[in-house]
Amino acid sequence: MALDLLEIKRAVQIAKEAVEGGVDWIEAGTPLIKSEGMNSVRQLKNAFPKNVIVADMKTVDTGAMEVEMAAKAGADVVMLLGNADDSTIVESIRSARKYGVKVMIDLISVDDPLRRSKEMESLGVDYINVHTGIDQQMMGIEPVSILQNICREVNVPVAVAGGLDPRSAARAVNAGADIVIVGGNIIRSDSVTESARAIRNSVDSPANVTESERSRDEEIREILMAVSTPNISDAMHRKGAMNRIHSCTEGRKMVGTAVTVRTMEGDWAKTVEAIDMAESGDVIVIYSGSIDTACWGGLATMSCINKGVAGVVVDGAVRDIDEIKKMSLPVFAGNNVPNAGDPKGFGEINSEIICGDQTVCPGDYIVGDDNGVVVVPGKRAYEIARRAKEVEKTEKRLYSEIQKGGTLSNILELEKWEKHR
Ligand SMILES: O=C(CO)[C@H](O)[C@H](O)COP(=O)(O)O
Repeated sequence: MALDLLEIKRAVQIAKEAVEGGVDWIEAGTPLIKSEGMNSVRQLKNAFPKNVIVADMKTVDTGAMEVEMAAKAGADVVMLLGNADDSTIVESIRSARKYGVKVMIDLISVDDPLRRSKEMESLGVDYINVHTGIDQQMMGIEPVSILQNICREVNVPVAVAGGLDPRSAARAVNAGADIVIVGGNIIRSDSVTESARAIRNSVDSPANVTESERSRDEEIREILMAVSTPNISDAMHRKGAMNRIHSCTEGRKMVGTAVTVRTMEGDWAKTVEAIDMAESGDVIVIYSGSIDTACWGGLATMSCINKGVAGVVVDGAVRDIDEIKKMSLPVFAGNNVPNAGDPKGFGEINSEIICGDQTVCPGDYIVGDDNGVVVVPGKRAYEIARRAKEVEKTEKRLYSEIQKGGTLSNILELEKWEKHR
């Protein structure tokens, strides 16, 4: 298990819970080492003298010195980057032999992982780690697909890391992995022990794990449905939230791809025509130009339900809110009023619009809940969904730590990390 955290106290606690769930190797992740130094490795070894401690140094130069530091702090395995020069790898191995530790090579961002694995084996490394980094995972890159060839071609034990969950961990073992390294799916879980156990079971009995095929769009929708709009906004560096738009149908979650409408004050023709252009799973996003005259109401809402539309967002006003609340469609708007305009026919459907001060293009993912509405650009939807999931996991873990009696600032050692102290 990889402890990619900033605080050593939390790392030790999480490691304890994970060991209970069956984890046997404990990795001081690079963020932990950067935040707490070699002391993090020392404290992990003190707390877990019987477990193998991996120091994920991600070394690219001065290998002998970094191996020595990690070894003297109590590491059993020291991780170097495969992109390091051969001279660094060779010196690191010499140092590792001197101090009685093993060297693992991380293939993250290596151009030709198979060729480099063979080179590493011939230089004498102890382990190879087929790894896709956390940022790469968010772009849809995963480690298991290249694993099988490497396991077939080299004789040193092969580890695998990169966003593994119980399913992909089982796939990795079936592909020949000897060591499975898991970070986020254990350490950010609200139940670390159970998550560790689920991984342990998959690793021990990979044949029992079933797979289901999903399209990228299905995967994006599933993740966006599971996370909150604040999670998504955090994942977008606090961007994406619509201003002034609120839920008119409290408790209803909405995820879908945008069909955009721009209309004019007092005109509801294009808003209603868009329903016929929309497909199942779309969200109709409307800029209406007025918060005093409704361009949307109960009849349009019912029509949407018949078409399988996922929801409606109106930068403007809606009416018939009492009827709308009785139906199942999530509706978000800036205002509720009794009066509507007429179907005049101005405006356009499926052009780029501004809604709630956010640019919305047809096909962007629109997510709404009781916090409001966020726009997720279509081209970055998978990455943002994955990052939002990571935000959600971190928050879940923090909720469980606060529940046990902590406070947010002492758990995160907030003062230490303030930008302007
Ligand atoms: O080395 C790392 C990041 O560079 C991580 O420790 C490794 O990727 C495992 O964590 P996760 O399962 O969250 O990907």
